[in-house]
Amino acid sequence: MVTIGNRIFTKFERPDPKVVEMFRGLPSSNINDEMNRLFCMHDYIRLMNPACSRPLLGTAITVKAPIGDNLFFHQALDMAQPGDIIVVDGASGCNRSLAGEIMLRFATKKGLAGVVVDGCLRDLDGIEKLDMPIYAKGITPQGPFKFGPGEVNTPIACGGQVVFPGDILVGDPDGIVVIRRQDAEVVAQAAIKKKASEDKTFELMEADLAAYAAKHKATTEKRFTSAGGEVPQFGSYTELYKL
Ligand SMILES: O=C([O-])CC(=O)C(=O)O
Repeated sequence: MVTIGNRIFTKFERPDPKVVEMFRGLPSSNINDEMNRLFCMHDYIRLMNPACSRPLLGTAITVKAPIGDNLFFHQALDMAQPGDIIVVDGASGCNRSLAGEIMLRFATKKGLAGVVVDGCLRDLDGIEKLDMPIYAKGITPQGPFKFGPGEVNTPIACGGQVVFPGDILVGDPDGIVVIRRQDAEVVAQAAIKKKASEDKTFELMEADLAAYAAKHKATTEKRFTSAGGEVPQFGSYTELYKL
C-alpha cells in the first residue's frame, strides 16, 4: 500500500502574524461578504463554550481523521504552536468523540488559538469552562479509537469548506470563515472598510431614524430597478384573486 492517507507533514507556511491580527475584531459575516459570501463553514459547526472570553482567530493546522479515531489529532496537538488552530476533518461522524476535556485543556494550556472539529467532542461540562474557542458538530460520551490512519497538514474539508494548513480562521458566535493565507491582506482591508460602513449605518439609525428609513427605501427600490425592472408592487392579494 502507498502512504497516501497515512502522512504527517511537518512543514507549512504560516501567515505573517501582523496579517492575522488585521482580522481582530472583524465579524465573520463582514469578512465573508468581502469574499462573495462563499467561505463560511456550515451552521452545524457550533461554538461549544460560549462563555469563552476570546473569539477564534489564528492559523490552521489540519487533521484528516477516520471516523471515530483520533490518533492523528493527538499528533497534531503535539505539533501545534501558540496561535495555531487545530482543524479536524472527522468526516462529520458523531458516533464517537474525537477529543475531550484532557486534550482540549492541554490545547488551551499550550496557548493554541482554538480547536474546530467536524465531528463530536465529549466532556461538555469541562469544555464549557475552557478559555479557548472550541467549535464542533456535537457531543457524545462515546470515546475514540487510536489506531489511525490519518493525515496532518494536508488540505481537508471541515464544515463544507476546504481548509489548507496555514489558512486563517475567524470565528464568532455566528460561525467560522476561512481565508487563504495568500488572500488575507486584501480581504482584511476590504472587511475593515465594510465594518466601518456598517458602524456608520448603526450611527445613522440611532441618530435619525427617518433619514435611515428613507435611505433604506431608496436602496431597496434601486435594487429592483437596477435589475432593469420596477418594484413589482400590487394591491390586495385577496382582491386580485377575488377571494
Ligand atoms: O480519549 C481521548 O483521546 C480523548 C479524551 O477523552 C480526552 O481528551 O479527554
